[in-house]
Amino acid sequence: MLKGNVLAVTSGKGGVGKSSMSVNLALALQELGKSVAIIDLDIYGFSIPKILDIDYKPKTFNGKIIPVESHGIKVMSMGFLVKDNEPIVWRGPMLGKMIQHFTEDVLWGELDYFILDMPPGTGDVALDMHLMIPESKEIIVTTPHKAAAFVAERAGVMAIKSKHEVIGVVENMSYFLPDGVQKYFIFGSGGGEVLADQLHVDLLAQLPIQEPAESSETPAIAIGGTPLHREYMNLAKVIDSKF
Ligand SMILES: Nc1ncnc2c1ncn2[C@@H]1O[C@H](COP(=O)(O)OP(=O)(O)OP(=O)(O)O)[C@@H](O)[C@H]1O
Repeated sequence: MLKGNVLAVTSGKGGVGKSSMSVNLALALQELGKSVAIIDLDIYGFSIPKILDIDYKPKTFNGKIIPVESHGIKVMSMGFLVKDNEPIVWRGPMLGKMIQHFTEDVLWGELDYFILDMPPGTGDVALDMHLMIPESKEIIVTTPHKAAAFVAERAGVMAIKSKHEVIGVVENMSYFLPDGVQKYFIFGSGGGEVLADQLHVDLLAQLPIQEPAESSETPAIAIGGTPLHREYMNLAKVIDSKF
């Protein structure tokens, strides 16, 4: 269905940075010369259009959707289909149809990477994605607190049970690095390592906390030259080597 490598950014836990990671990873892969799309499968809680500051809708051609392009990344999101910020009030079967719509009715073309920004948890979308996109590989995102890893693990177990390869764990918001030297582990430590051990995969990266660049239209995007940007570039190289 999708012509390219598919990487799902998942977690059993919400708010750990899946959407920010999907965008920053897409940009980092692009910096490596790869062509990349993001499919925002967080149907109820879409945030990719906001992170990329996209405020226009996709056009159509012969009944198919032309993906929106921002920062050189092709994007499809539920956010393009709703009016203003209206909530999505749907039951499970509708969610599966939307995954099908986003994968089959969009003119993606052939790309190096499709990044799937998954909703938190192991609900309908995760279940449908595993059934409909069997070729997808996954990274599991957690924060450093061990309690977060405990919740995040469920997404990893779901992936393994449905025979999807878990490439590894990424620990986000691992430390604060105000002067570029001294690390402050303000959200605890060890969660990523514990989770990687439990899933028998590698801990691929530990990403620092970055203060949002409030002056920017896209404050969640890592600025070039910062420790967060460097970590994303390393992560992109590691992920690229796993496909
Ligand atoms: N490394 C980081 N440093 C600082 N803030 C971060 C970092 N990563 C993510 N955030 C912030 O944390 C918040 C949650 O991030 P994000 O929306 O990406 O998480 P999510 O896992 O996709 O959430 P949800 O489960 O609701 O889909 C956002 O405000 C984001 O800007």
